[in-house]
Amino acid sequence: MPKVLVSDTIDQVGVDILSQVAQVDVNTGLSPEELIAAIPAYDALMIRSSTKVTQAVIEAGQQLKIIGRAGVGVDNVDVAAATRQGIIVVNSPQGNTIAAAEHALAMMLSLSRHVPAAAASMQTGSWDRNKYVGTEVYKKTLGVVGLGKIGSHVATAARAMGMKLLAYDPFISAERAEQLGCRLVEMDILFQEADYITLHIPKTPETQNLINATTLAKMKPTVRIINCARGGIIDEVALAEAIKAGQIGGAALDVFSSEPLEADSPLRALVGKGLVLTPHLGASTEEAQVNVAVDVAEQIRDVLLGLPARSAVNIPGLHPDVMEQLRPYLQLAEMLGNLLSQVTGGRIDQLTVRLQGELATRESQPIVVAALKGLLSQALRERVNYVNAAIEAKERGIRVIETRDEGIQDYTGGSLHLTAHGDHGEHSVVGAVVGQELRITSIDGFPVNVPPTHYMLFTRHRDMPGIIGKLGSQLGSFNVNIASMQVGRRIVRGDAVMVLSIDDPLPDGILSEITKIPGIESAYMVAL
Ligand SMILES: NC(=O)C1=CN([C@@H]2O[C@H](COP(=O)(O)OP(=O)(O)OC[C@H]3O[C@@H](n4cnc5c(N)ncnc54)[C@H](O)[C@@H]3O)[C@@H](O)[C@H]2O)C=CC1
Ligand SMILES: O=C(O)CCC(=O)C(=O)O
Repeated sequence: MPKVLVSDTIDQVGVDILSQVAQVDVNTGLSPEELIAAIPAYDALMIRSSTKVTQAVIEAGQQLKIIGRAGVGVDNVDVAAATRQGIIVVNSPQGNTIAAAEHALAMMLSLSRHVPAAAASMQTGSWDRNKYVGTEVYKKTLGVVGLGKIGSHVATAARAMGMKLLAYDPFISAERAEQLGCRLVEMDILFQEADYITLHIPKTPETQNLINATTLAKMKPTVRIINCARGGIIDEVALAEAIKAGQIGGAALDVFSSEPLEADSPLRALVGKGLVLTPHLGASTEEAQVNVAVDVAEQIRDVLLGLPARSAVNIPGLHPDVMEQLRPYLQLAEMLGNLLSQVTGGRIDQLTVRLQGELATRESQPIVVAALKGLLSQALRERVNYVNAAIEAKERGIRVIETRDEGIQDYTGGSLHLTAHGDHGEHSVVGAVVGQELRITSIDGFPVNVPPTHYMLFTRHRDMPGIIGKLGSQLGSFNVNIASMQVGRRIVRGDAVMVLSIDDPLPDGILSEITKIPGIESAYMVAL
């Protein structure tokens, strides 16, 4: 019988489901060393947010087939290490949506009516009705940062309370925002105009310290900020300073840069003085805990029985035979989708997927889904998977058009053409599988033939003498090593593209220097 380790507290219903097919050991509060020592005996691991599934844990788990996260965020799992080791990581993308949204609303109302401080004062025997006069949320402006599942529910409820809604989400269409009664605005406008700001975004390199001393300075002096998303999106030191200085009205935090929050954290001293804190309770409702436990335990059970998982964050949930045949094309589609989102930049409202040659005879739906997964991966990171990519795209107002042309035989196996239409016009990328290798064969209509690499630099320029040398020198002066370089042009001395594979990410400031080179119109880095 397979063995499952449950290392965080989950609802008993999850344990019962797992027990149908496995020996289940519930062992919470293990130290990292204890977990590494225990994990080799297990086929599956089920966790919430406390257990940190590091590379060391994964490498020790030589029998592990699946890691189940009873919740949304898999930032406590080294998904890349699990993927490398062929371990499926599953989550519950929606099981705690309502719980987290309701907690954010509870935090907003707690702030506006001083509920925690007033309740604590009652315990001390006081009866202070003047000190705790609050403000109404009715007719106030709520700025929702991140209009995904939780942000949308918060917006719907806040609208029903008579609030005016602003939203910032670079990956959502204005139509979707409008359906939710939100005015989609740039982030600075939201910061300047909102009376309340609520964060519902993943923690990514782009969102880390999004709320910092500079952005706080743009906000109203009465603004109240709610973070029930992830610690680290707010610079806690800057926030504490702003509250102490009376620069903002207050904040309510459920999540922290380091959890559990240190007992001597300076944030604790501000509780009751403009700050409301809860110990990561967003998902802690009876209903949500049942939802996520059932959702994830069922997936672990299914995978242990040899069936596909419905919400895998790192592998497609397809039949194994179809998977095997399509694997290189799924990788191609995902890579091209990711590339296209970075080439296009900003909001996309239409994706055209064109299968050409032999590829046009294959099952297209998984390829379209893979392209969408890649397209959305910049916005949603590990939250987008093969199961939810189409729904996520629809919710973001992205129209998908699929076309086929069996007649054109450009590459053995065929080629895949993706075209996106969005805020910054229309852009396209084309690729093929050559042997077993992925190739990018065209960008915005310019023919190239490059294998994708982790970091790539793209330029649009005039095809003219000296430009390649100048770019090479510029990169050299910033100590950037070029692994390979290719120019694509349609006519001699006309418009052209340059594609460079580089060993490391570009240092700050270099792109603006590159665009100062005469003849180079634009330059951007892509990370695949
Ligand atoms: N406190 C708690 O216990 C819980 C916290 N969470 C957290 O809540 C957050 C939101 O979760 P969901 O709504 O389920 O995710 P979601 O994936 O449905 O929505 C996230 C939204 O953020 C947007 N986004 C991504 N990068 C952005 C950026 N740089 N600026 C603005 N918007 C950006 C995406 O387009 C997407 O619409 C996640 O961080 C999740 O981990 C989720 C459940 C419980
Ligand atoms: O398991 C929990 O309570 C944390 C939930 C959470 O943060 C998430 O699902 O992303």
